[in-house]
Amino acid sequence: MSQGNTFHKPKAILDASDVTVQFGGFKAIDNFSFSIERQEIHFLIGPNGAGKTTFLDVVCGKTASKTGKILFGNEDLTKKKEFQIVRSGVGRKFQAPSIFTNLSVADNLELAMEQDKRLFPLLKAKLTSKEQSAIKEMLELINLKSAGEQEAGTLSHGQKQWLEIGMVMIQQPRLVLLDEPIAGMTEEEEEKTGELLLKLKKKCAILVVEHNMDFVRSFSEKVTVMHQGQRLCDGTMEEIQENEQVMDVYLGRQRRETHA
Ligand SMILES: Nc1ncnc2c1ncn2[C@@H]1O[C@H](COP(=O)(O)OP(=O)(O)OP(=O)(O)O)[C@@H](O)[C@H]1O
Repeated sequence: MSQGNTFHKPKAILDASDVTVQFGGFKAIDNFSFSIERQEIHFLIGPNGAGKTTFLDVVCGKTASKTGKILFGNEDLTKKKEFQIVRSGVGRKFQAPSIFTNLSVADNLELAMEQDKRLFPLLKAKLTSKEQSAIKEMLELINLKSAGEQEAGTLSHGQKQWLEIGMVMIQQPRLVLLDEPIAGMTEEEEEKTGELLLKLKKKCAILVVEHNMDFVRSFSEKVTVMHQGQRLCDGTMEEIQENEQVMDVYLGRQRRETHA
């Protein structure tokens, strides 16, 4: 299906073109173009230092780009500040934990729902029934239905990651950025996370930076390979693992024999 460089551009929810990010004299991202559609899971893979996390940073406004545009609907995200980008509908789950370990799982979701976190203690008793059912639905979505009242600090590593995803999702983003979502998880948690991503896909677009190729392969979703800040190629995992350059810079030649 893929001809290599564009995926149904007309329906793209995010369309980044010619993005360059420079740190001193070093180009971490070099004229990179990328697009993602609504209700699509799109994996961004590539060797260490390829620029994947930097690209997520530039989409969410954490890092400034030197050139290029990142269109999200009609808005150019390169012109916006981090909080404006969140308000526009881009959610990001960082690798570093951001949950409040001494609060319950449900309270963490509630806190994430509030725009102004300083008001949390005042608002706590005043949840509308709509808000209450949003929290209930989210607990169910992230496999934590029976853990709502549990202290978040007592959750397993995988459950904490799902809670973090829930905290991003409860803000109803149109695009979610995930950096290595299954890092440190057990096999069972990995599998459940895969199922969770497929459920999230019905609600928004998901851009996932991932190193675990077996996990990426378990989806039949689009993959973009980055190398030295540039796009090397894109396609399905089946397609890109046959690409000579991808084998050379990332997957290695063994892959072809193992998965042919
Ligand atoms: N703030 C910074 N200042 C200087 N160089 C940086 C900065 N952030 C990233 N880099 C460099 O930019 C390059 C791209 O880094 P990035 O973290 O985006 O790569 P990555 O593809 O996410 O790698 P990994 O898979 O190892 O996480 C690397 O060479 C990195 O050292």
